[in-house]
Amino acid sequence: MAILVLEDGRTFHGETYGAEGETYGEAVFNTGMTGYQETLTDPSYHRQVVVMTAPHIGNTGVNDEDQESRRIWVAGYVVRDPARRASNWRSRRSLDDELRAQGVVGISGIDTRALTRHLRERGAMRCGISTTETDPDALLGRVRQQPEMKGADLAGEVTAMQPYVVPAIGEKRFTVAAVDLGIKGMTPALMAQRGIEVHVLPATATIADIEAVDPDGVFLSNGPGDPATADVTVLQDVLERGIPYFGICFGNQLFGRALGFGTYKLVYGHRGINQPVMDRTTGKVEVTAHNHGFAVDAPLDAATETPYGTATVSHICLNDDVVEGLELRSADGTLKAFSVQYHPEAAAGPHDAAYLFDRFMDLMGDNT
Ligand SMILES: NC(=O)CC[C@H](N)C(=O)O
Repeated sequence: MAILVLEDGRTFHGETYGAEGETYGEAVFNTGMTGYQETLTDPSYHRQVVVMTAPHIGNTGVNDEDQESRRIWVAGYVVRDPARRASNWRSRRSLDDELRAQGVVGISGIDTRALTRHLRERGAMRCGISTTETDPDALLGRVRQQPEMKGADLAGEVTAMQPYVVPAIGEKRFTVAAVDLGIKGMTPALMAQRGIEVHVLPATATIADIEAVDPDGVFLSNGPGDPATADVTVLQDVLERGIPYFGICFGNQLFGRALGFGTYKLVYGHRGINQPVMDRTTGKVEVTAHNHGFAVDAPLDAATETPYGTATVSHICLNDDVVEGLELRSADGTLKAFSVQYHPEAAAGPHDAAYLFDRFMDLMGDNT
């Protein structure tokens, strides 16, 4: 037996799934039909309780290849109908066992459609899951004492403490300093495939740490928490020096803030693997993977002059016109820096946006 209580008091009764105990986090929903292992191990989900809208979860078990980081980060996991047995040639253990082994409290057997509709209407909100508490009011009291996602500074809790290098595959073309704010493993992997030697640096990296690797480009990763809490002076130093810059998700929000834009919290966010985005620089529409609860507040149809160049919104989400990408050009129109709010590393997700890694190569001076 387990209960899930939302901060507005709505309560769901279900079964224990994963570890026993009690957990709290921001309740958010993910609409991906596949890729639960990548979702669970995405550090951007730190402090979030993830509700899967796909009703049947765990079918392919857990393998040793698809994790995006060293552990599961979600604070809690909500599914409707867990697979009774895992079946896949790569599967090593069941998802239930993996959640239990990593101490992740979950709940199954609840109406995830009703829960998702509630979150769509009322917005992402704090929640608690408990396998030990039987009184929803008592749990509700504790839920309301938890910190909100707005104002949460979390990158320091997920970043690598020590720098490390992901070597280029084949001939080395470029060196990139990648600041780990909660980086997913597929990002350096896709860079390495293109001949980039990736120096992954802790979130606390200074401009001196970045310059010490003599990078051809700088990258800021995805990551958990409210972008309004992060310090953007290091990124502003990067832009001032004219070092080519590429950012993903949190790295897009920080790029926005470095350029002088604000960020705000979306009502329920974008989390899934089939979100339509238009690249306004080419007019092409791509189907993309998302995981963001905040967004950049920038004018959609006007260029903005910044101390570093002219900034424009390069990508928008076709569902709701949310800013999905930014670019910075010099007075002669040359691209200097860019970022996207979504996930070209596509783990999980479609590969439509992989061209952005090639765009980064071009930005660093690739002429092939
Ligand atoms: N995946 C991410 O980088 C998420 C960025 C930020 N934490 C948000 O929720 O919007």
